[in-house]
Amino acid sequence: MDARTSVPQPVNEPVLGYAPGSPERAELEARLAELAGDAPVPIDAVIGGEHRPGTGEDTFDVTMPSDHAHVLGTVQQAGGADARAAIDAALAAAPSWAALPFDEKAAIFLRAADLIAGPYRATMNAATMLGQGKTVQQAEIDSACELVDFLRFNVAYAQQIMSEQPANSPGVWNRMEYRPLEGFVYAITPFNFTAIAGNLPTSAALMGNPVLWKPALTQSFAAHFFAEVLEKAGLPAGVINMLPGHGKEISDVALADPHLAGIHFTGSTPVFQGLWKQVGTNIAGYRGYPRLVGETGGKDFVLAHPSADPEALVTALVRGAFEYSGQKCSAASRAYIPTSIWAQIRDELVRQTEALAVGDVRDLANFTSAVIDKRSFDKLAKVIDACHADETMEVIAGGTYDDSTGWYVRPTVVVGTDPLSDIFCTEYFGPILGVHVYDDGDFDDVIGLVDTASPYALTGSIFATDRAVVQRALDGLRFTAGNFYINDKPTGAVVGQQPFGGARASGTNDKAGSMWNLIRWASPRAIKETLVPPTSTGYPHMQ
Ligand SMILES: NC(=O)c1ccc[n+]([C@@H]2O[C@H](COP(=O)([O-])OP(=O)(O)OC[C@H]3O[C@@H](n4cnc5c(N)ncnc54)[C@H](O)[C@@H]3O)[C@@H](O)[C@H]2O)c1
Ligand SMILES: N[C@@H](CCC=O)C(=O)O
Repeated sequence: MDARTSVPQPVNEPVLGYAPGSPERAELEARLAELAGDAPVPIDAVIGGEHRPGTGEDTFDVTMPSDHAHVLGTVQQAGGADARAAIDAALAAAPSWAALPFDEKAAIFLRAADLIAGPYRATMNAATMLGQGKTVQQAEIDSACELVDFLRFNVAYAQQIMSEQPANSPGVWNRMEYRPLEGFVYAITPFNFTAIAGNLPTSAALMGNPVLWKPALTQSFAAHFFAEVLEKAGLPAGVINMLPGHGKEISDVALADPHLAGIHFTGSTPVFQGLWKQVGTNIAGYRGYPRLVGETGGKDFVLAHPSADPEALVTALVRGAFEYSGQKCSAASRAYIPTSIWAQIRDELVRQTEALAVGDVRDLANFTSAVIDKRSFDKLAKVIDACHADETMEVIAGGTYDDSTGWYVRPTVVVGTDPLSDIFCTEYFGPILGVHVYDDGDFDDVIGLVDTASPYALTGSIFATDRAVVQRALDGLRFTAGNFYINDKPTGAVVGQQPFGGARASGTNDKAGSMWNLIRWASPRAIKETLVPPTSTGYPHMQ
């Protein structure tokens, strides 16, 4: 794969405001009404360019989280036989895709970006809002801007990788060829970000690999439209094969195949660990060593120091914990606040949390909406019940839930005296913020507590105006977060600005939307050419 011409220098896609009366709001509202009013769309698998229902036994209705009786689309799930057909299609497409010059591949993904930034923006946002329960602001930063940014920045990063070439010596020309991996990449994507669902298959494909893409069923409404965008952009048949379906059945076939060259995963820690184990068990059967890239769970913290700005802290806690109902891997779910600051912010945190408007995503005045599905709702309801029953905890805001029309869980703040209780260690993936109040003098001990309380290391924030304190937190929490924020909420990383990912139980930290991620999908070949080869075997010392 080579890149001889220059590619457009990317800039971040501007976030539109959707203020009342704006043209983008009118277009979005019209599309929301159409998509919600249409009969449920059949969400097919796409295998070798052919759209067809999966051959698995089960069907899955994609419903609106905020109105769970409302069916948006129906998936006839893909299963093992579809995975087999998709692998065959991917391997058949591999040689011509690898041979296509980089510029031609890049043009396809740049066109996809422009389609989403332009004519498909309202569709991608409306589908993400309705299917995944995002408000317009949360959809806009995800299914429009971040997805566009991934597509555009990755092209520039790929070219940067390819321009990375070794040194030469007199009479010798050295080259590095960035080949694709041998085989196919299996991309498995989560429900919560349409951008991640788009990035995982396309980043591997950009580097020349054919892909099996298994979106989360609950994200498959927006995934269906993204597949349409890829086709319109000119992606050849078989390069990305979409399999909405049963993860385990598809994995059992994909992970048993000798051509598995990599897994590009984002989702929960236990699922990634299960995939890693399965690959380990099958390791002798593969042609090479599959690359395993996984971005997984988090228990993301906000640590406040007595020198913190109280007003900024409250805003960061409310936005960081409750935007998209805490269903971001980066969401603030544990906060450590000194007594002096707690006295100043407690009532305001409660007031702002109780005032949050939670409801149907079609009402653009809402701050957040329902959680993704019944499974999540049931889990969160149990957690809230347990908090009410636990005498080490006090629920000071929210603490209620209601599934009569949608999977609604009120943003909830729980103060806990035991810093090692589950609320400070376990990822719940919902709108529940645990607060631990500590004595002002214990700040340095609390740094240690933040570091060790949970197995994750994804995102976290320090709030302090004392620079020496900021430095102590940077040092003491060096390995506690792959994305570290100073006086900001721990969510909302932007492609090209804060490359995203964490270590420990949070993943392999290959930084989505960066050249560090793309390099995992290349297998470099070093080529040495001697321009005038020697013709005698002797060396000077032999004379
Ligand atoms: N670190 C990050 O960048 C990041 C980003 C987004 C989400 N997440 C994490 O994702 C989780 C929430 O997303 P989710 O609920 O979709 O996660 P999940 O692990 O339940 O599902 C992720 C994907 O894996 C699939 N899956 C499940 N079992 C499988 C199997 N055996 N084989 C193949 N695929 C299988 C699912 O169908 C889905 O497509 C949270 O833990 C969150 O922290 C992390
Ligand atoms: N990159 C996103 C989180 C992705 C995980 O859900 C953020 O920074 O908020």
